Amino acid sequence: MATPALSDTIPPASASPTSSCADPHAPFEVLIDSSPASAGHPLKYRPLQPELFAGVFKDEWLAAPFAAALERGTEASLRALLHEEVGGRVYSFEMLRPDFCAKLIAETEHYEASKLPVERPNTMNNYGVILNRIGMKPLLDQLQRRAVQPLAALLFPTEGSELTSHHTFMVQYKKGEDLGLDMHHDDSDVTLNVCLGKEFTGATLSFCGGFGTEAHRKHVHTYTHRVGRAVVHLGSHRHGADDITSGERYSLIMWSTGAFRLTEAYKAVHSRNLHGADGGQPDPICLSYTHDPDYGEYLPYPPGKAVKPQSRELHLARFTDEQAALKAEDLKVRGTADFKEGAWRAAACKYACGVDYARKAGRGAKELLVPLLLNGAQCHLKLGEAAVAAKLCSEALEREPENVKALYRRAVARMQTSENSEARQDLLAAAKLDPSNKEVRARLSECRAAAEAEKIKERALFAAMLQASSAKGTASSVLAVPSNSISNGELEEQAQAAASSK
Ligand SMILES: O=C(O)CCC(=O)C(=O)O
Ligand SMILES: [Fe+2]
Repeated sequence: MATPALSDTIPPASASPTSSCADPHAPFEVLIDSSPASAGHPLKYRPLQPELFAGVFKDEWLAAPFAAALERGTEASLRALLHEEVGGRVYSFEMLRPDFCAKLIAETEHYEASKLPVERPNTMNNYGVILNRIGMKPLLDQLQRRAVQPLAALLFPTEGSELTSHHTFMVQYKKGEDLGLDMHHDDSDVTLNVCLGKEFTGATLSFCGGFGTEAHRKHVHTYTHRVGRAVVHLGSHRHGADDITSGERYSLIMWSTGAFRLTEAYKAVHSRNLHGADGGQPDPICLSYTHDPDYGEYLPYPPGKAVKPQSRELHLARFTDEQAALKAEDLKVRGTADFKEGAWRAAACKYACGVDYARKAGRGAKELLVPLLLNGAQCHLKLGEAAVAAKLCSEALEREPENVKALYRRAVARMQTSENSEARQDLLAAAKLDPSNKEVRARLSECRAAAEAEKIKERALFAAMLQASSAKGTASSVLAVPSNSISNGELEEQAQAAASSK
């Protein structure tokens, strides 16, 4: 079969050389499609390599066998170059010459150095640049038309027969910057990913299942990037960039879209929230902290990441009360296994997820809710997060005001934040409910000792304040304030004010 006819509907370039009809000796500049970065004002960029902006993708930039196969234009010649990474779904082949890869990297580095506005590829990348926006769209249109379209039509006839546009960008990973990219699927029908360099270790690309399929969180393959080599896959195929361990990796990514987007098949899958809707046991590598509402049920969230409450709600709504009760029970067991291994963060996440399910289950998981809250509190105490621990205990106490464990743990949390009088109240209440509880009694003496130490500190501060004030002759006015009406903080402030006004 000959390679299919190419679409003519690729939109025209958004950036164009400004020198084409002007002074031939003027420096070559391209207009940057800079919206919204420059509020619609056109910006000019003086490229390092003008040939990358002339809208002609030269054959000499392609790996020779690939250029020859495109020239022949037969299915057999293209297929002969492809390596099937995942049967019928992910393919790789030698695509670009390494010197051209280096050219592309050098141009984007030059662009970054120009200090013109840089638009990052998507919400998940903090580095890299959208190549379409810096004047390379004409070149990339040609690359799509000449190289990507024939492959897409051959490999993915349903999704890739008629590509009409693309979002093309460079991604960049390095220690101290983005290390990798969380599991996701692309906003594309067909994705091309070519490794450009430089030298690196790690930074593999892991593939799981297709979005909307039962197996979307089952690992199928981990691909190792090589400079000049491309990998092609459906945008809906879940994948993620594994962390780089040394060096720097750059890849050119082209997200192609086209007629498939308008089909009912596309809309049926992509209009629904299907993240995490697989029912089975996911492979940890396939979990996404950005997208999966049940991530915390399996792994601890990376620092600063958390589930969006709305997507968690949608996720919980999928379960009947009976199913939710079973989930709560299972998470309690798994959280306890983590706890026993000292994995406090993982355990805290599991207990918190268990609380969600127990709430959803209502009466069916009534006896689980308070233990889950208190186990979570214990994890946060271990993590030194006393305020969170106290909040969880308070929630437990709303349900069971006479729960000795809840009073005790809240007291421990409050002592950690120096709220000794509140802690004492909790401990006294606990001691009244369980007079023989040794832990409660021990903490009560600790609490008393802490209160005593506070008093001593308070007296010392007050004495210092008196000394400072009498030196200034204002002792009488300060003395008029009864000491028991001043909090420790206020005393400290007054002492400092008196000392600094010396
Ligand atoms: O870094 C890679 O190889 C993959 C990047 C990717 O999947 C993306 O940008 O959508
Ligand atoms: Fe991707």
